[in-house]
Amino acid sequence: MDAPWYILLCVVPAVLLYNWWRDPLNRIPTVGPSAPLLSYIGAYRFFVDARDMLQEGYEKYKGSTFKVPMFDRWLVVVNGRTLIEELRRLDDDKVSALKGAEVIMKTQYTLGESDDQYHVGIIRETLTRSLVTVLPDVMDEIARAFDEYLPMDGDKWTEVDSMSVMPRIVARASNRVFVGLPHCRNLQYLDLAINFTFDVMKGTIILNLTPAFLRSWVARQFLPTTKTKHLMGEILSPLIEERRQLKSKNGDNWADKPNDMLMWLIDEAEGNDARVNNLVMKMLIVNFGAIHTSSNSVTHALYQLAAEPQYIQPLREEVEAVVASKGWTKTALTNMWKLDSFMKESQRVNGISSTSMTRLALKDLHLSDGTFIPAGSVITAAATATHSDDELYPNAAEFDPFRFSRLREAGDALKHQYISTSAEYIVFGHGKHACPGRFFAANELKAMLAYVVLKYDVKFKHEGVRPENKWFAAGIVPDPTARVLFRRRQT
Ligand code: HEM
Repeated sequence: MDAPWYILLCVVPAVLLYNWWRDPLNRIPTVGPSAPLLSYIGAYRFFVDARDMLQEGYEKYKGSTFKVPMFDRWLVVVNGRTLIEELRRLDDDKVSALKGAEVIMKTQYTLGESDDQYHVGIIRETLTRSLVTVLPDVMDEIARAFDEYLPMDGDKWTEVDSMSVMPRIVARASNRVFVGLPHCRNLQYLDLAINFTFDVMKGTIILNLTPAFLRSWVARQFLPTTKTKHLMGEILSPLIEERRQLKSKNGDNWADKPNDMLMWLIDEAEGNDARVNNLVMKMLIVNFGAIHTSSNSVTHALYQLAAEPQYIQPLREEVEAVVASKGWTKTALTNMWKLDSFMKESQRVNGISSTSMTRLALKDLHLSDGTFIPAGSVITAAATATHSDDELYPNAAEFDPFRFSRLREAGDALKHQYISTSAEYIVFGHGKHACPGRFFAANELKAMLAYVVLKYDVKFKHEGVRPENKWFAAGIVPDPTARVLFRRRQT
């Protein structure tokens, strides 16, 4: 071998080792190998076995900080009440939720996210404030969608592929308040809204394999999200134009003015955000945030119910009693404590992600456990491991559906609601950036589950066995191959 090759073979590892040794992240304990190149083995392990790695880190470094490798960076994981509260309290000039999503999911390309997150305020405030008025429509859509997508054959048990059906019901119910009738039943619109999440995921994988300098070009040429945006534009642009004309003719309020997300976005958007293309993108972004998060969550709960059908009766009794006195209203849903507890407990034991509160550090950070996190690092909180901790949840491994309603009856009525977040319950995140759609989601999903217990019996073919959840890196989904058996409720 020529001399330059020997030099290269010595210099490259030496530089890698020197940089690794100097990297401040090196001081944070690692789960898996941390040495240069070997960390790729750890990154592969994280992709296929995130559950064990995060659990190992949680147990070894309890109440402290550890890191796990991903293919392109380290993920710094905090755990324990004190550090999760510290992460929650960090101001937006120190850590960014938006930039965290950009780094992990390349959302600047896949979602075309702008810094103006005005839709977050609309979801948190306008949508939540409108729940009393919009929920009857959402419930009407849920009933129609169930009847349409789950046609029952007499009293026979029918196999249902919940992972395909639930997104359709959620998409219809949610879009009844996002865009209204008739679009919320338009099949092409629904397909685009549902599949957009898969487009984003495909785009994320493609862009994570693309060198940074080529990403913008690759995004324009190859990302499926570009085509979806175009097709969604063909459906929504005429509607946006029509509503704008009505608005300029009639002023800000006119009889029959739609009370939905699209109208709220049109009313609020300014400057660049008001361009039709950007409004279309915002509608896709809202659907992205809403559909699969909600449909996976309700499917988790449905699997729990089908595996343990003995819980159908107490839920039925509660739903029937409350609806008899309050009707199908928001107040009724608020009064269904057992149902609320069932959903919250299902999210605790299943969840849709094993991490939560992901942020990009914009400045160097010093945590109270002595950890130094350099600017540019991605920080997250261990969600599944926190939710599985026996010290926080006695018999944490057990699905105890009325765990939270008992706690509420014992005195803490607000703290243990499905929508309440805390350092011990981070299914919806925690703090300023906690999911703004959770008030809507909780009502919608409870209405769906209430409809199921009132109208159907459910079980699995292998009675009492809940199919194992599937993990994709940090993401958790209900088993897509499982089939729930439904039959019309036997009175
Ligand atoms: C059961 C269903 C849902 C779950 C489990 C869920 C979960 C989450 C989580 C974990 C976060 C990140 C919180 C953090 O970083 O601290 C989040 C953020 C967000 N969610 Fe949800 N979500 C759900 C439904 C919805 C719905 C229905 C909408 C829209 C109507 C929505 C819109 C958003 C938005 C816009 C954000 C970003 C908030 C921000 O950056 O300030 N989500 N959600």
